[in-house]
Order: sequence, then C-alpha cells, then structure tokens
Amino acid sequence: MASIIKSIVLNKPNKVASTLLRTYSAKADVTQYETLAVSVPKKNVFHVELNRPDKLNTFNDALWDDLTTCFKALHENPECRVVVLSGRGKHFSAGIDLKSLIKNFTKVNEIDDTARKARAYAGYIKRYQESISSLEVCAKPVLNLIHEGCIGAGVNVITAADVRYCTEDAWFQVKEVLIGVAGDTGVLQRLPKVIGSASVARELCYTARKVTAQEALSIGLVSRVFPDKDTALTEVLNIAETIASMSPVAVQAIKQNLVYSQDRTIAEGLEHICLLNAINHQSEDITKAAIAQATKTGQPDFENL
Ligand SMILES: CCC/C=C/C=C/C(=O)SCCNC(=O)CCNC(=O)[C@H](O)C(C)(C)COP(=O)(O)OP(=O)(O)OC[C@H]1O[C@@H](n2cnc3c(N)ncnc32)[C@H](O)[C@@H]1OP(=O)(O)O
Repeated sequence: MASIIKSIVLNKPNKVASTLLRTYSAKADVTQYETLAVSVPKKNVFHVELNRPDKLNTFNDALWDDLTTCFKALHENPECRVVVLSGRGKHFSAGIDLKSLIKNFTKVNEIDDTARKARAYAGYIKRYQESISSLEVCAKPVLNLIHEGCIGAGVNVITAADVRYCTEDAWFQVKEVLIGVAGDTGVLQRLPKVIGSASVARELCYTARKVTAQEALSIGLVSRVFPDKDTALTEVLNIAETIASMSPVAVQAIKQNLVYSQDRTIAEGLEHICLLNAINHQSEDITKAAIAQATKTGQPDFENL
C-alpha cells in the first residue's frame, strides 16, 4: 500500500500537498427570490424552499420564473454542490396557481388568429417546461423533500429531481386530467421512468388517484419516508452533506451521465462516460481520494467545481 501511495503522491507532489491543506473560507452566494427562500445550512449544501405558503406554494408566473433563475444560478455557483428542495407552509405544493392559469389563458384566448394564439400557448408551455427541467439541467444533485400535498405541477417538479424523500403525511396527485389538461411539463415523460412502471404511471395520470407516502415508497417514487418534516429535513441535510463531501468532479459527472443515459442506449451512455472520464480522470480529485482511501484518513477537502 505504501508504495502505491508513494507513486500517487510523486505524480503530483506539490498540488496534492497544497490542496489537502486548503481550508473552507469562501462566502456562500445566497440570492433570495420573490417566491423562493434560499439558505446554506451546511457547507456546500443549498436549501431552496418554495415560499408562497399562504398560496400553498402554487405555481404563478413568478414561481415558474424564479425556479428557472434560481437553478441556473445554482448550476453556475461553484459553492453549491448539492441542492435540497422543500416547501414552506402546510403543503409542498398545490400545483399550478389556478387563478394565474385562468388569467393567462383568458388573455391568450383573446387573440383572434389561430396561429398566433397557438404560438402564445406554446410560449407558456415552453416557459413552464424550462422551469421544471432546470432541476435536471442543474449539474448539482437535487434532493427533494415532500410533505403533505404534492399536486399537479408539484409532481412535475419532484420527478425532475434526483432523489425524493417524503414525510408520513405526504400524498401525491397527478391532477392535470381533472382540470382538463394533459400534463405538459414533464410528468408524462419522467414519471414512468422514475417509478419504472408504465402501467402504474398511466393509471395515476388517467385517474388522478391520490398516492399515499407508503404507496409512493412501494412504487419507488420516493426513497424513504420520515415520520415528520423536522426529522426528514435533518436526515436529508445529512445525506446532502455526505454527497457534498465527495469529489464534485465525480458527483457531477455521475449526474451528467445518468441524465444523458436515461433517454439513450447503454452503448451511447458508455461512450458518453468514456469521453467524460477521459477528461475527469486527469483531475487531482482522484489522487486525493485514492490517497485518503488507501490511508483510511477520511474524505479530503476537494476544490469546488
Ligand atoms: C400550461 C399549464 C401546464 C400546467 C398544468 C398544471 C396543472 C396542475 O397543477 S393541476 C393541479 C391544480 N391544483 C389543484 O387542483 C389543487 C386545488 N386545491 C386543493 O385541492 C386544496 O386547496 C388542497 C387539497 C391543496 C388543500 O386544501 P386545504 O383545505 O389545506 O386548503 P384550502 O383552504 O383549500 O386552500 C387554501 C388557499 O389556497 C388556495 N388554493 C389552493 N389551491 C390552489 C390553486 N391550485 N390555485 C390557486 N389557489 C389555490 C385556496 O383557494 C385557498 O385560498 P383562500 O380561500 O384565498 O384562502
């Protein structure tokens, strides 16, 4: 073992020594939004909370747009390595803000020309799609904590996250069909993949049947169920902290390749990770992590990415 370590260290002696000694000192960027509260409860862990509690975190135009802007900023922010997403107030989210939906659609319906009316509708759909997809586009893993109601647009959001946890009182409803809409912001694409059952996904989309926390666990919609929100948040932040302590080069490549591979063949996914790792294997993180594993010295400090 000693000779392996020696050979690793000899490869990059100065860089390893200097980065192992590095201490965390950078200030976290905590931009706030009209409808989102952002905090940094642990090193490199950003907590984003849907923050329209009196409106049950329903999606109005501001929330759709804030989500996009926030996740783009977190994607860019090297201080952020993991995101925890939850909702303030009584429910995680009661879905789209129906008042805002009616207002927007009434305005579009005033347009006479069919092509122009269709273009306006497409504009809204694309804007909402971009918002939900921003969780997936974000290079950092997104851990979602859901409590009480998670309805309509809420289910679209959580299926774009990397990992979902919920409380015992959580319930889920793909409710679009009940408002006369075929979900168009990702649930039809992502839910079957997340739970791995086209049959269950289709049943939930066609019927808008409510799913309890225990059923969500049994169908694979969530990874774990916690007794209450405080316990859940403590546990999810601990999981986030563990992920944030890993090499961000490795963690972000894992997400990039998993997202890339979900719509492609195994051969295409393998080619992608081959190219990605041909670059990432040159990172100092591998040397540092290998030394730490070989010497049983715990996780080293990795530079932000
Ligand atoms: C291009 C479009 C693509 C996107 C499509 C997305 C579709 C969807 O999201 S479909 C799902 C839409 N959401 C709903 O249908 C939920 C409706 N709400 C409820 O069923 C209940 O409110 C709920 C079970 C969530 C909670 O019940 P609770 O008793 O706890 O609270 P309430 O007293 O009912 O509600 C409190 C106030 O919030 C207002 N509110 C609730 N949901 C919505 C909503 N979706 N949009 C707008 N406002 C909502 C409710 O009216 C109360 O307001 P106030 O009377 O002023 O206190």
